[in-house]
Formats: sequence, structure tokens, C-alpha cells
Amino acid sequence: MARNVSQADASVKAGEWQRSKYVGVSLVGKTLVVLGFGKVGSEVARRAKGLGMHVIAHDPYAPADRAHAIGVELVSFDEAISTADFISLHMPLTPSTAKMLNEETFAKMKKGVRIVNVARGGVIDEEALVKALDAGIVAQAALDVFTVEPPPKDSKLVQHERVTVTPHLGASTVEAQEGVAIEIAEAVVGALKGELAATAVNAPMVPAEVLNELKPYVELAEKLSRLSVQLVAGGSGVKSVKVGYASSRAPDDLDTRVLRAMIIKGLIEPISSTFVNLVNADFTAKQRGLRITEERIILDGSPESPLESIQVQIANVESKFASAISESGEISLEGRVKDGIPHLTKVGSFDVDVSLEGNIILCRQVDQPGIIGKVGSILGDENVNVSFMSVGRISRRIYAIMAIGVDDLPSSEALKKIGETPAIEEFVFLKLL
Ligand SMILES: NC(=O)C1=CN([C@@H]2O[C@H](COP(=O)(O)OP(=O)(O)OC[C@H]3O[C@@H](n4cnc5c(N)ncnc54)[C@H](O)[C@@H]3O)[C@@H](O)[C@H]2O)C=CC1
Ligand SMILES: O=C(O)C(=O)COP(=O)(O)O
Repeated sequence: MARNVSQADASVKAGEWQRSKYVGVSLVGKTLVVLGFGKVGSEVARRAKGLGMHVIAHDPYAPADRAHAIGVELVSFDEAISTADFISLHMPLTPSTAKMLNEETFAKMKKGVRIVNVARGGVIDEEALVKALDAGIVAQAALDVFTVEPPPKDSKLVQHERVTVTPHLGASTVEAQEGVAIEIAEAVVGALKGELAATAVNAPMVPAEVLNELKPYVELAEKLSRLSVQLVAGGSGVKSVKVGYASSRAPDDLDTRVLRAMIIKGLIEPISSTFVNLVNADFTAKQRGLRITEERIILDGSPESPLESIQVQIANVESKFASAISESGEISLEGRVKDGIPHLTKVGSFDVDVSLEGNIILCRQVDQPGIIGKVGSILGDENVNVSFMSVGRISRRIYAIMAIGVDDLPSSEALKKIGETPAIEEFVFLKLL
């Protein structure tokens, strides 16, 4: 657009040679305003800086640090449009962006501004743009998208001498089409494997950076619920599950939808053939009559990490492992993320600490010397590797809870031997692998 390439090309092909008519403008040193600083907008900004442009952006939802990282300042809409030599549009078409450029906003722009729209047609009031072009406010426009596509043949905008048009070609390169195909195939494979379907259109939209931050907590949530459902004694149906999130973040700064979905996945998958993912989790829970209630425990302190701990409680059930029942009567497990790895940190009312990387053995034993050694040698004789072990007790020499993480699957004889060890009053083997 700035060098009149398309107009000059048409003119040479028509047999003309008009050099002075098609003198263009330089980009270097000009101010480019990027409206909508998302995936496309931020890449446009990065490249425009490489062309020597001064780039500022307006996006009410973009994080300022992401803009600063590429040397772009986020400014108000009015400041943006009134200082721009070029405006490039990269926001979605929503009720609040529809006709965002209109008669009133064109009036605030610098005379001679140039406008590029490769976002969506409806974000510009096309009639107002024709007027602004005729009034000399807008020197040129380059449009890839239109309110109605294809636009009517006699559209004044399309026919305008200072407007360059293309038929919605923004994403039309061989590489981009191949990239899109690969991305879709990978997302489908991931969804079929039960992974987080982050780009599904019928799933809650969770931005990639939020997903990334929550990743270890997502794993923790799923593992805690996978363990807790295995603690339920046969015959007592799981109907009501309470999830507690302890966090220093403000409630609306913590999106728990993914965590809830993974809790549901952990509860349902061990006991059914259904694959649960972000799309079907709430529906699957409802279908099975499973009620999930979420509770926020607001902590003081730095909101640096999204969560301090997650608690999963299953109410109105008996447990295979009585010590997993908390004082208030539910099966209760609590976990935390330590160095990026999920840990089980509480069983019933007992503090433990075992990393959730393998399978888990929980024992309740009389608190006396020698038990750890006995259980350790039973596992050692079987070549079962212990990854973590912790003992939590309520009072000395009364009884204690031992949590053992094992990398392998102990044989049923080994488990039987552990159960028969004198002083071990109850024990349970919980599978995570
Ligand atoms: N012409 C073509 O073939 C193509 C067009 N597009 C269009 O380009 C646009 C940008 O796409 P992406 O960067 O992938 O989307 P994106 O979702 O990554 O970015 C959109 C940005 O717009 C911002 N935004 C929302 N409301 C706003 C407002 N009122 N004012 C300013 N900013 C606002 C959002 O915060 C977000 O950062 C979309 O409209 C998309 O449909 C995308 C690819 C190809
Ligand atoms: O990805 C977008 O938003 C586009 O506008 C691309 O459209 P297309 O896939 O080329 O029909």
C-alpha cells in the first residue's frame, strides 16, 4: 500500500508509465499503531520494528509485560489513533469491536493516516471509511476483509483508487495451510488421548499461559482425585465431592475450570471406560450424578504461585483405609506442588509428604521402631524401588501413618506380607501408574 504497488502494476499492464503518480511513502520512522495485540498483532509489531517503525499498541486485555518484552508501549485507544501514521487492525469482531473505526474515530486521526485491515470486515464502518478517504483524513487503506464477503461489485470502497484489496488471503500461504492442518491433527490426537483440549471450540477457553502455569496443579488435581476414589470402600457410591483450593490469588485471578475437569477425570476414569477431558468433564459428572462443589480458601501472602494446596474430599462414604477419613467425616486428601512436582501432603488428619510420581502404599501402624525397616525389606526383596517415604504421626508411640511411593507394581504376595506385618493395623495400595 505504501508504495502503490498494486495500482502501479495495473497501470504498467495497461500500457502506462506514470512514475510521478505513484510516489510512495517510507515506513521507517513512522508510527504504527497495532490495535489488538494478540497472536497476529504482536508478530506484526515485532516485524514492523524491524522495518524501523515506531510501534505502539492498544489492547485492553493484553499484558503490558508481553508488549514491553518486544519494545511496544500499550496506550489508550484515543492516544493510539490520534498519533498513528499507520493503523493495523488485529482484534476479533465482537460487539465491542464492531465498527470500532467509525465517523467519530476517523475525525480524531491524523490527516493522511493509512489503515490496514486483515482482521475482520465489521470492525470498520465501511461507509465512514469511504467518507474519510474522500475527505483526505485517510490517505490509503489496504483491506483483506469486508463486512460482506465477497463485497458487492460496485462497492465504492473496493473501487476506490487509494484502496488496495485482496480476497481474504491473510492465512493463505502453503506453509500456513500446512501448519493449520498439522495443528488440528495434533489437537485431535491429544484430545483422543484425554489430554487438555486447549483449542476445542466447545471447551472453556483457557489461554496457553494460564494452562502452562497450572500444569503441575492440573496433574496434582487429577492424581489426588484418582487416589481418593481408590480409598472408597466397595459399595459406597461416590455422589458428592468437595474440592478446596488454598491460594493467595484473588478468586477471579484463578481459573479453576481446568482443575475441576481434571478432578472429575481422576474420579471417573478409574471406575469407568469413559475418557474425560475438558470438553466433556462437567457433562460426564452430571450424567453420573456426581456433584462437585468448589471452595476457595483465601490465604495471605504472595500470589506468585497460583495455588498453595488442593484438597479433595469425598463425603458420605466408607473408606478402605479408615485413617483417610478426616475429623469431619469425609475421605480427605491434600496435596501441594513442590519444585514443579505434585506431592501428597495430608491423608485424613495426618501430615505426610510423598511425591506423586509412582504408586502409593499407605499404612497405619503402631508408632514403634523397626516398622519402616520391615516394610522396606519386603519391597527390597521384590526389587520394588521406593521413590519416597514419609511417616506422619499424631502422638508419639501411639500410631502413625506411613506413605510410601513405589516406582513399580509390588506383587500381591509382597502386599500381603506388608499387611501381615505385626503392628501394621491397616494398609492400602493405590495405583497411579
Ligand atoms: N485475514 C485473515 O485471513 C486472517 C484474519 N485473522 C483475524 O485476525 C484477528 C487477530 O487474530 P489473532 O491475533 O489470532 O487473535 P488473538 O485472539 O490472538 O488476538 C486478538 C487480540 O485482540 C484483543 N482485543 C479484543 N478486544 C479488543 C478491543 N476492543 N480493542 C483492542 N484489542 C482488542 C484481544 O485482547 C487479543 O489480544 C482476528 O480477527 C482473526 O479472525 C486471523 C488470521 C487470518
Ligand atoms: O484464521 C482466520 O481468522 C482467517 O480469517 C483465515 O481464514 P481462512 O482459513 O483462510 O478461510
